[in-house]
Amino acid sequence: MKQEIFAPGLLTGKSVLITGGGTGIGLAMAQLLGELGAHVILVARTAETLEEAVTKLHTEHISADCIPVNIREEQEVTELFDTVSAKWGGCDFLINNAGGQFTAQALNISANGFRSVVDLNLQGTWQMSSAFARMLIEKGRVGRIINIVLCLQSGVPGMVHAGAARAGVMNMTKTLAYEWGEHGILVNAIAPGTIATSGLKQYNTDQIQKGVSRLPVSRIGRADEIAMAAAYLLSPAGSYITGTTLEVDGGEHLLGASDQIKG
Ligand SMILES: CCCCC/C=C/C(=O)SCCNC(=O)CCNC(=O)[C@H](O)C(C)(C)COP(=O)(O)OP(=O)(O)OC[C@H]1O[C@@H](n2cnc3c(N)ncnc32)[C@H](O)[C@@H]1OP(=O)(O)O
Ligand SMILES: NC(=O)C1=CN([C@@H]2O[C@H](COP(=O)(O)OP(=O)(O)OC[C@H]3O[C@@H](n4cnc5c(N)ncnc54)[C@H](OP(=O)(O)O)[C@@H]3O)[C@@H](O)[C@H]2O)C=CC1
Repeated sequence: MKQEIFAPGLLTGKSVLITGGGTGIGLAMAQLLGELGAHVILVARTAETLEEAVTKLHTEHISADCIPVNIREEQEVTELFDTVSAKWGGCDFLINNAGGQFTAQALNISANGFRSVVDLNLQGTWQMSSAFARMLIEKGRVGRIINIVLCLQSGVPGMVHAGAARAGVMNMTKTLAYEWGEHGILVNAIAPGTIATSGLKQYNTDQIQKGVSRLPVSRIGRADEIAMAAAYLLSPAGSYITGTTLEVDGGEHLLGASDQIKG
């Protein structure tokens, strides 16, 4: 995508670490923020996918690097920020985008199944945020965090684990915004609706189409529409915004739980 909304060079001199940055929404954010001049550091588990993404970004003259990390592993997260500090002297922004779930009725989810989704979406986001903030504070730097969550509406049938985990992240967003404001760290979230990425492969296409046909903006969303929201929050225009969740969902948050996927 060639961006035409934001001023060229808007993020020159900034660096942004994006989890899940090698695919889908994460890669779209890397493309736009990189196009605006930021150095992007992509993080995910699969080294090959990350390397392909970096190669693609380089062909678009974007400054990009990658580090394979499982955000569920505390030691890997600690080592990630040691590397970021040693190699680049830190970074300005963190986007906690890595996440996901399987769909299942609540009664079919085991304790371990529930735990695995909470571990990825809530604990992983916490570990990344905590390590990022400690790095900034140690260096006397300011920064911003964006947490990518999920459109929660009144409940998320078929995704009780993900709904609970993301609600946790949304509340954590507020608390961290409050506690870390004095350190110059802004913390916000973006709640995407249904966005066309390869991540949707595991969902039933008919159910997706039925769901989006009910939206006030009755179409599936694009990854670059999430990227533009992130660019806004990370730009100087976002300097007085903290503790919020921005819904980028075609109005999905206005619908009720009964309109949702059932698992
Ligand atoms: C209308 C559509 C709206 C969609 C909106 C949202 C879209 C997106 O989020 S797009 C993102 C796409 N990516 C993903 O969702 C990621 C896919 N999921 C995963 O990566 C994994 O499932 C995981 C990270 C959530 C869990 O991984 P892992 O810890 O490796 O899991 P295990 O295979 O070891 O299983 C742990 C535990 O969970 C049980 N389990 C797994 N799948 C199911 C299932 N389909 N139903 C019920 N239970 C399941 C599994 O059996 C294990 O439990 P125990 O057997 O008790 O040990
Ligand atoms: N597409 C949609 O409609 C919606 C998506 N979202 C959320 O947006 C985010 C991006 O989703 P999307 O781009 O669509 O889907 P993707 O499946 O492309 O993105 C998920 C990314 O997370 C990475 N990831 C998963 N687990 C870990 C882990 N333990 N450590 C590090 N990285 C991990 C994956 O890479 P790897 O497997 O290599 O680790 C992958 O790059 C997710 O959090 C998703 O839940 C929210 C609402 C709607």
